[in-house]
Amino acid sequence: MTSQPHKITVLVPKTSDDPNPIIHQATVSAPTNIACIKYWGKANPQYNTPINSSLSVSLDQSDLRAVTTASASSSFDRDRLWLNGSEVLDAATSKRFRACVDGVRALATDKVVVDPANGANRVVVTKDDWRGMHVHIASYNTFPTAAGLASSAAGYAALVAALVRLFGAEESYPGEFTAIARQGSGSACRSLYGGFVAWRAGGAKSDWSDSIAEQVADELHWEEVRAVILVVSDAKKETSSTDGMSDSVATSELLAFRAREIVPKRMKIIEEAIKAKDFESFGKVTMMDSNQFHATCLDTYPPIFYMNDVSRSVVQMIHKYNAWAGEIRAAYTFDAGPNAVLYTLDKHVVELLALVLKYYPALSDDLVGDYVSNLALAKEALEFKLCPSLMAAVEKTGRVHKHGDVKMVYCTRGGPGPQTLDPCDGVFDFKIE
Ligand SMILES: Nc1ncnc2c1ncn2[C@@H]1O[C@H](COP(=O)(O)OP(=O)(O)OP(=O)(O)O)[C@@H](O)[C@H]1O
Ligand SMILES: C[C@@](O)(CCOP(=O)(O)OP(=O)(O)O)CC(=O)O
Repeated sequence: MTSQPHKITVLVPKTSDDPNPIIHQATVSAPTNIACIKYWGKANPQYNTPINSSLSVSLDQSDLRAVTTASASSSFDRDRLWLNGSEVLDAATSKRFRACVDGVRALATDKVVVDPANGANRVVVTKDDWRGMHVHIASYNTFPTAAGLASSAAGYAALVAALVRLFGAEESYPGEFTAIARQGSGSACRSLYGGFVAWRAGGAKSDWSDSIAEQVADELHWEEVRAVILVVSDAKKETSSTDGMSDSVATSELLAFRAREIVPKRMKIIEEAIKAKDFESFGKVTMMDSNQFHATCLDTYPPIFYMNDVSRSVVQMIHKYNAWAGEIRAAYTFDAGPNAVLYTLDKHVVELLALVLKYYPALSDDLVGDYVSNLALAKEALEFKLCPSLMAAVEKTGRVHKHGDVKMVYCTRGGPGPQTLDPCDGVFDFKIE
């Protein structure tokens, strides 16, 4: 993880009071997560809490990650944020950014270093000193931002995790950091852990401190699970999740019914499926919940359309595939956009990718390396002989071998939560002058 495509150069002024300003820094990466049971609808927009619990898989960070450096210094004159190389000018006053910075800083501890002269511990910054410092934050995503690939989840999780490292913050109750991250973006609370993560809706406590994420199983528990992501569009979506869910809460009676009656049952089913490594049950409830989330979007007035014709053709293909196999081998899910995430098991991933490359091919087989994130797997898939009866079933839906509907394919898997990176992976290049 050494490439820094968005290195930010910042000039820090020397003053007569402070000729050698000290800049404290921490850099982390954080994963995206893709929900199997969807969060859609806020119970309390002020605290950014949900009307129902949700559950997701945190994805491996090799391809998809947010990398964030958080820095603090008494020589900074204001809080600043850079995203993907450009400064976000009004960021420091945004409610989401402030909730994360102020929330983590309130949990800061003293920074202690070992004095090389005598080996004794020395406090270099007291927890109160941190309050007098401004922060500079720089972050970039290794995948399209705001395109329905959970960039806000990875981004705010990386922000909170970097601030936790910077300030040496400590939780006063388990899950407190996730309660802070959810105020950045709801789904971000789930990216603070690896593997399978539930966000418990909470609401029994008046300050919503029980609306936190919790790891259901780590990334090693069910290592066989794979995620194949079909990027149908990497354009910024028309209706943001925040606006979309606000309209849904205001107008969809189906959404209220779903949150009250359906999701609690589905949370139980999926948690049991994960514990028992039961893909049949995991896959079915994942597909049904994606369908119901998009049904609530259609039930919103005016309706919201996130899936498109390509998304729907993927749904049909997956149902034909599972029917042909006589079992659930792949499960689709769609967030607030047309991109498909297909969960499967390692024993079926080549077959599934072969199916994807047959009906959503690269421009040419020679260019498959630019099209699929895992070249070795793509080559295996190109060699794989699909069963004629499976192809006949898919083609009955009207699907043909057609390039262009999918822009790129990520082949990935579950992975760990935020990782602390080496200082040389930092996103800043500070020049003191
Ligand atoms: N690395 C990051 N650091 C800080 N903030 C980020 C980062 N990446 C994205 N964001 C914030 O998240 C916003 C995008 O969130 P949005 O919910 O619109 O898209 P998304 O998360 O990609 O899609 P979805 O939530 O539907 O999967 C950006 O405009 C920015 O404010
Ligand atoms: C469809 C979803 O991806 C919605 C994600 O919504 P956000 O977490 O982006 O919303 P805000 O809390 O308003 O920032 C489903 C999910 O991830 O559970």
